[in-house]
Amino acid sequence: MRLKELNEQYGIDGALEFQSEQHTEMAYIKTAYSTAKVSIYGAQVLSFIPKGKDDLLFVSSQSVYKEGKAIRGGIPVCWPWFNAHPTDSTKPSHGFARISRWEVLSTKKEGDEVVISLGLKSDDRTKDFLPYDFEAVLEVTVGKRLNVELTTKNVDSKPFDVSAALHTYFNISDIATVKLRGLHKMAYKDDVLGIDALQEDEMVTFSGRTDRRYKETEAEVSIIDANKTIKVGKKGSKITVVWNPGAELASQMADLGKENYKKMVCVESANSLNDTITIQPGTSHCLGTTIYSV
Ligand SMILES: O=P(O)(O)OC[C@H]1O[C@@H](O)[C@H](O)[C@@H](O)[C@@H]1O
Repeated sequence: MRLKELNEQYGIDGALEFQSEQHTEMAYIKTAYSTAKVSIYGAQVLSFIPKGKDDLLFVSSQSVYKEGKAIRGGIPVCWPWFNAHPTDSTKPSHGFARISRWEVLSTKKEGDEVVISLGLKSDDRTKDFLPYDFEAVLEVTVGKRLNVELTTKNVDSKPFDVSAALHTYFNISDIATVKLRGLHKMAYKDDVLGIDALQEDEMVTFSGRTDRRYKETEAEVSIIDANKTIKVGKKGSKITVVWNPGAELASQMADLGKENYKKMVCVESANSLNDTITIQPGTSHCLGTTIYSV
C-alpha cells in the first residue's frame, strides 16, 4: 500500500502518521504521555519516548536499512525461531519476521492509548522457512507504557513449533555500571561459556560479552541505570534473554560499531529451550513485553 493510501486508511489525526523513511514506511505515534515510532519492515518498534524522558529504546547509529537486513535496535521480532535455525544453519539468524515486510491491519485511538496492529501471513516465500500456514499479528500499544504482543495463530492442519523473542535493545548510559534486578536465584544457560549456571548475585552486572537465557522467569525485570529505572514485564514467556556483545564481538559487528555496545543492553521476553511452544491447529500463542520507566 502506498504512503498516501496508508495515511488515508490508517492515519489518525494528531495521533498517528505514516512517513516514508529508508526502504520502508514508519508509523509515528503521539499520545498525551509518549511518542513512538514503528517500522512496517520487520514490524519493529524503533522508539518509545515517555514525555520529558529520553528514548527507552536504543537503535544503532550504524544500523543498515535495506531489504533482507535486520535493523540493529528497537524491538526486533525474532520469530519463528530464536537465534540459529534448529536444523538448518543456512536459514537467517532469529527467523524471517524481522526481515519481512508486514502489512498494516488496523490502527485505533482508545482513551490515552494508540494501537497499531501489523500482520504477516504464510505465502510461497515463507514456506521455504516454515512449511506451515500461519497468521502472525504484532500489536503495539503506546501510552504511559509500551506494550507489544506477538500472536502466532496456527491455521494449518498440523501442529508446529515456535521459538521467538521480542529482542528489546534498551538505551542505557553505561554497560559498565547498569544493573538488572529480578533474576536473582534463577537458573540460566550461559551461551558464551556453553554451561548451565545459577544467578547467585542479586543483580546482574556486565564485565564483558554476556549472552544468557534465564529459565522459568515470569517476573518483571528492572534495568537500573544511572538516572532512570526501566521496568520490563512479560507475557506468555518463561525465558528472559540478557545480551550484550561486549567490546570484542561489537568491533566485528559493522552495524553496531565499536563503541555503541556501551550504550545498550538487551532484555528479551522469549520462548526458547524448554519453553519452545508447540501450537496446535486452530490455536494461538501470545508472547508479550511491557516497558515503562520510573
Ligand atoms: O546479530 P543478531 O542475529 O541480531 O543476534 C544478536 C544476539 O541476539 C541474542 O538474543 C542472542 O542471544 C545472541 O546469541 C545473538 O548474538
